[in-house]
Amino acid sequence: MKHSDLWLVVPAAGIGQRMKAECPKQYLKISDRFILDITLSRLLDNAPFKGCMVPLNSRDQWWPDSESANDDRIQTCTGGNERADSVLSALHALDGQADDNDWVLVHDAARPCLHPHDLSNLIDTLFEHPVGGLLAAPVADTLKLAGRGAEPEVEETVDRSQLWRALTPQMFRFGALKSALELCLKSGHGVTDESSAMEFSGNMPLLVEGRADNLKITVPSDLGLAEFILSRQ
Ligand SMILES: Nc1ccn([C@@H]2O[C@H](COP(=O)(O)OP(=O)(O)OP(=O)(O)O)[C@@H](O)[C@H]2O)c(=O)n1
Ligand SMILES: C[C@](O)(CO)[C@H](O)COP(=O)(O)O
Repeated sequence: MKHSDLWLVVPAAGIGQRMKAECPKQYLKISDRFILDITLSRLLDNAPFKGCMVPLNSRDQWWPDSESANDDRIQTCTGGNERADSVLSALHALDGQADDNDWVLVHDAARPCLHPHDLSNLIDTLFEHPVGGLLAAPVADTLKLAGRGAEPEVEETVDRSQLWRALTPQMFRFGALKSALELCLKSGHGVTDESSAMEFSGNMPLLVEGRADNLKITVPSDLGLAEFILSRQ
């Protein structure tokens, strides 16, 4: 079988509403670097990607000031309203460059703490896998299901023995992922990650255990935590 190439997609077209900052969170700084630049450099410097596509918000005014804007390994395109739209936009932008059997690794711009060992382990584990999969962390807390009343009161405690938190990267074949996302969007089936789209198409992606400190920067308190994690790696 022809050797498959590995492509990188880094969705960076969000507006970071929950962060309540003066700019989209991927352009907040840790140690004087954009979070987006930290994420991209930790990926591109630690795995053999054939190319990288970064979907940006149509109103993005920060990209030109990023380190990454001068990196000729990186292409950009315009993202969409939802994360899935942005990922699909990036896949369409790779049409003509990526083959259907090539692998695509999708990683949130908002996750700069991805450890290089987790990146390598995911790629090595999945490269011969028939479907692909994702980094995930087994749930370590007791989980409560809230009732639907005005106050979040406990309805029940959920059995967590088979529950995992989906992280990124998530890695699937280019053609299969593109078709799966197109089916979801045509069906009006909203998905928040690539695995959900592959599941909707009848696949069972592999869960690859990753570090729990692969934090998605989402709310203000995540910034200091991410800075601490990066300082320790
Ligand atoms: N339409 C969108 C929405 C999100 N993302 C990206 O997907 C990743 C994870 O999404 P999330 O944490 O939800 O980011 P935001 O959508 O920006 O956050 P919020 O929901 O608080 O607005 C981020 O890197 C974000 O930039 C994207 O490319 N396109
Ligand atoms: C893709 C993801 O990182 C998996 O946990 C997450 O779903 C993205 O964040 P969002 O808030 O769901 O867009």
